[in-house]
Amino acid sequence: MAETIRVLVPEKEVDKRIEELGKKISEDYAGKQVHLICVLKGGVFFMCELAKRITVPVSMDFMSVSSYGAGTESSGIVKIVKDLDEPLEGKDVLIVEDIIDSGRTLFHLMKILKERGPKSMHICTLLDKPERRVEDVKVDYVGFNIPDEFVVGYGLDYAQKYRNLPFIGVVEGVE
Ligand SMILES: O=P(O)(O)OC[C@H]1O[C@H](OP(=O)(O)OP(=O)(O)O)[C@H](O)[C@@H]1O
Ligand code: HPA
Ligand SMILES: [Mg+2]
Repeated sequence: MAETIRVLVPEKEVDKRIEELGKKISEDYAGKQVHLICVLKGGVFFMCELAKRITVPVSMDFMSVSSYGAGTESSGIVKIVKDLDEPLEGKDVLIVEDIIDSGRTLFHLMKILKERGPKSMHICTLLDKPERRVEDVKVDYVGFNIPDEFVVGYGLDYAQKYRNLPFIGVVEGVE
C-alpha cells in the first residue's frame, strides 16, 4: 500500500485553536514579557503561529535536543545539540513543543532549564498523547489531545518528511 496521509485535525481547526491559546496566554501573562523557547525542529511552525497571536511582549529563543540510549528505545536522556542563546534568569519562560508523547524529552529538558533560574516556567504543546506517557510532566497549555497514532504535519515529521503540512495528519500505508 502506498504511503498516504489521513487528515486528523484540519488546518482551520488548528488555526482556531492556536488563536484561542494565544488569547489565553496573553491573558495569563498580562503585564509581563513571555520568553518563548522553541524545541527544534518540531516546535518551530507552532511557535511562529502562536507568537503572532500573543499580545503581550514576546521574546524568543531556540534549542535543539536529542535523546540517546544504548538500544533502539530512547533512554530519554536529553543531550543539548544547540543551546539557547540567552540566559533564563528572572524570565517568564514558556516552552513550546509540537507534541508530548512519552514525556521524556520535556521531563529532562525541564530539569536542565529550571536550574538556570527562570522566574517561572510553563509548557505549551500543540498536541498531547496522554495514553503514551512514561514520564509525568505537567502541561499548562494543550492544543489537542490525540489518540495513540503517529502524526505528522505542523512541524511533525515521519523520516524528516511532512513537517510542512498545514494540518495534522496520520501516516498510513507504512509498517
Ligand atoms: O514526549 P517524547 O516521547 O519525548 O516525544 C516528543 C518529542 O519528540 C519529537 O521530537 P524529535 O526528538 O523527534 O525531534 P524533532 O522535533 O526534530 O522532530 C517531538 O518534537 C518532541 O520534541
Ligand atoms: O506522533 C509523532 N509524530 C512525529 N514525531 C513524534 N515524536 C513523538 N511522537 C511523534
Ligand atoms: Mg521535537
